[in-house]
Amino acid sequence: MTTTATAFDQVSKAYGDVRAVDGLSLTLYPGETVALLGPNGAGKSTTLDLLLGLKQPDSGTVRVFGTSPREAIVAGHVGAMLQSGGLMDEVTVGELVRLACDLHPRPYDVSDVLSRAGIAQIADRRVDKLSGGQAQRVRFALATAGDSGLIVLDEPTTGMDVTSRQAFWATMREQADQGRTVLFATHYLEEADAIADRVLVLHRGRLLADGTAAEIKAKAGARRISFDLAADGPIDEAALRELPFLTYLDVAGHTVRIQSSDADATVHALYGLGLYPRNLEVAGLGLEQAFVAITAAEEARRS
Ligand SMILES: Nc1ncnc2c1ncn2[C@@H]1O[C@H](COP(=O)(O)OP(=O)(O)OP(=O)(O)O)[C@@H](O)[C@H]1O
Repeated sequence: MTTTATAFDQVSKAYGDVRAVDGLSLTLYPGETVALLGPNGAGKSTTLDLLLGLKQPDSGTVRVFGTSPREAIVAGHVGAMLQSGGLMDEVTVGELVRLACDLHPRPYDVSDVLSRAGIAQIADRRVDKLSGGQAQRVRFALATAGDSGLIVLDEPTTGMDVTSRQAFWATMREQADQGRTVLFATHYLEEADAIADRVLVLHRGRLLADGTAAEIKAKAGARRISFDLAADGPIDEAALRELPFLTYLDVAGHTVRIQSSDADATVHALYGLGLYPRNLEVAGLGLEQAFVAITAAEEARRS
């Protein structure tokens, strides 16, 4: 019995000149909830396609529970929800979910799958008559039709309303608590922050960061500083811009927002300017700002 859900070893995949995945090595373990982040074109979908055996690597190997992706899928070890996955047209939601259960080696009960995905009430509706969010829930049902050790989700909550999202993530959390690995690509960084216990940042096919959301935020290094200045006239932005370690400045009325790579030194210098900041707050970056800082730094390094 392998203790590895997925292992990428030096995997590369190019489309012509574009290196969509570039020497990626990565191991995922049972019970992890893993968010895959990256700007547009970073290689997220290609990574998931390689993991699902929908694309073959140019070099390197991908293993899923110790076997090839295809073998793992045939054995029912992988449930997947893809962005592009078209749904069969002339069937009802219930028929489609029943088919997915019939095809799975270790299926769940059809009515359980329908109710867990919140689509029991629309089981008789034709699949081509669904709203975007309903279709997304049907894809979710298909990905969880049976007992699979790895669940792969590409932008799963796109089009879902807030309630559906919350229900969706509660179900995914249950799956991970039962020892399954949940890997999801997303552009919603607040979801990654709230849900994932491991965050991967992909950039031009390479892994830029791999850790907990807290570790990724710490890696970005910067801090947010905000304060108010009681000034009679306009605030001297030029003087603020000279503060040491400043990476971002925004002045709105008498409120100043700064990002700094050394908050202590920046605040010290602020007092040195003879300014008296009020309501001073220093906080870490959110995951979204950390993500932007990390990917921007990499772009700058490469140019
Ligand atoms: N079939 C293809 N033919 C040519 N180039 C492709 C193909 N599929 C992807 N690419 C390119 O490979 C790179 C990675 O694409 P991929 O779809 O994996 O990124 P992504 O991170 O999922 O992007 P997004 O967030 O926009 O969905 C991009 O530059 C893309 O244009």
